[in-house]
Amino acid sequence: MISAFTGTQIRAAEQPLLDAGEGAVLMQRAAHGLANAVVNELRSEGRRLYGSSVTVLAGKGNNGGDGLFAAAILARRGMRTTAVLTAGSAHPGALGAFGAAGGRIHVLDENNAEELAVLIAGDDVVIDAILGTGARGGLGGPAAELIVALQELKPKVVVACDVPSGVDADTGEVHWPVLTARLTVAFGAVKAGLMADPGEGCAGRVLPVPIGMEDSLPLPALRRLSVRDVAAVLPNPGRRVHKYTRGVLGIVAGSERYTGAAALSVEAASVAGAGMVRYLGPETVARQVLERTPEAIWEPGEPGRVQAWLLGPGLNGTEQLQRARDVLAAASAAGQPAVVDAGALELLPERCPPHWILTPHAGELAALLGRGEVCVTREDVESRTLHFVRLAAEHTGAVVLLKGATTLIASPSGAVFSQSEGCPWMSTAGSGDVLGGILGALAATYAESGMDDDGPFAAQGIEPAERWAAAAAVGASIHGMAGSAASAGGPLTASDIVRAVPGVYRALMEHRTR
Ligand SMILES: NC(=O)C1=CN([C@@H]2O[C@H](COP(=O)(O)OP(=O)(O)OC[C@H]3O[C@@H](n4cnc5c(N)ncnc54)[C@H](O)[C@@H]3O)[C@@H](O)[C@H]2O)[C@H](O)CC1
Ligand SMILES: [K+]
Repeated sequence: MISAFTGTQIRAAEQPLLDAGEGAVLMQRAAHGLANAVVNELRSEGRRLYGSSVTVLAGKGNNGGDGLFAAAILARRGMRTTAVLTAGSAHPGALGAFGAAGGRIHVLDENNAEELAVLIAGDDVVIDAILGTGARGGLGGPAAELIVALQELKPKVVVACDVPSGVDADTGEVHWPVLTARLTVAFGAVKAGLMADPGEGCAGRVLPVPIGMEDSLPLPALRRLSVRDVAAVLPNPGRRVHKYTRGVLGIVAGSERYTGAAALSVEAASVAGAGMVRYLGPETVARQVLERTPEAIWEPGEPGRVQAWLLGPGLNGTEQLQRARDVLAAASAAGQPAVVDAGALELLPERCPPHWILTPHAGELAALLGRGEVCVTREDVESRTLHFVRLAAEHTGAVVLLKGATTLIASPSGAVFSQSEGCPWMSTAGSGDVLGGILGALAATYAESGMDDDGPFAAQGIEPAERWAAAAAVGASIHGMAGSAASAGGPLTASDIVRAVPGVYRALMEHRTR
């Protein structure tokens, strides 16, 4: 599990060490971690250190200090080093060390941003050490001009010091312009803003470097399940199970207009481990569903017993909407888990049970919040994903899974998970229906066995109030892995994602026996 903390939490954890006069030691550890990361980045490209060039963009605070000390280390190891001081002044000790190591210094001013950008862009590495956790807002003036010009010139390798300057370490909000990094070296721990969009999109790979305050960190603001975690909690049928104890999922999806959504979600649920899938919908749709998944059962009337529900993909027309309404009321009364997507999001009661999983995209999340009279647009949600997903979980009382390049899952208890296994090719029609199917299958399986104190989530130390959010994170992770496997770098259809799901399960099961 990767734990991420807000910049504020990390600064608080550092404070006792700073009070004890350990600040300089922490900075040296940070600088060595950053310098080593630059060396490894160059070596991974088969580059020699000696004679390679690096420029550090250094702000006036400790972030700039880390960058300058790191550049001094690199200069002593034979790199050609330049520093651009973006705020006129810089951390005195670090600037002294950098000068003593033979680095060249330029001071950014009103007139030289473009000229400096051209000078720097050809370097082998650019270190962005302008703003760290002490930032308020983003870059302005000549520093912003420099970044805009540099971004256009596409520098070879950008390494961000702690956070890309302009990314809010607490929230992942981005104050443009930001220099997109290939690698972010995060001191002490990963910052929450590096695991939430749009911040994650600017950070590249994130490498945490311990600097000695890690034992003082509080509960994380955000967690990401690793492959190992997902493998450990994956449902694994024992010898004595049968289809009913494996978990039966009821699906209300599709309509005359959107038959594909029903077909995809039923098939995805079937291959993602549900013991049985019962489909509720019009006969014409059911025919197509069964053609694709003959294992599913069509329920024209009162459905047989189910353990969980998936409602919403492709829902349209009064008949299907009424069915979904009835099922939601019955699920609520029976205490059954439900995955609620797309068209069914509009049918939700004001407060939902904590084991319902809502799966909006940014536009649907904005609409959901609008019902609680929080007036926001899709763009607002996209620019503050962590904030709004938390707010939606708080307002609805349900687990809220916000779809995106990074999927955020907020529990009404306050816990947040972030998964990012997917790839951009997955933003294709039907991809969300497949996610719904996978989540539904997991909900049915975990409803039967999985949430108890002797279940797999408890064994991973996941608290009872966070387990349904963790289950949704498992689904997001499997969906992302299946999509990335199906894509292999190229385009794909939602059906390809479905076909890749069993392979992902097999690989995870293998992981478990290792
Ligand atoms: N605390 C430590 O000893 C350690 C910190 N580490 C690194 O330090 C930064 C945090 O450093 P801090 O000096 O608190 O803040 P910043 O370097 O982020 O710089 C803020 C600096 O710039 C000014 N400022 C704030 N916002 C803006 C803005 N939008 N535009 C221009 N200038 C701005 C502000 O007034 C400050 O003077 C942390 O990220 C680590 O990199 C190490 O980890 C070692 C231990
Ligand atoms: K930075």
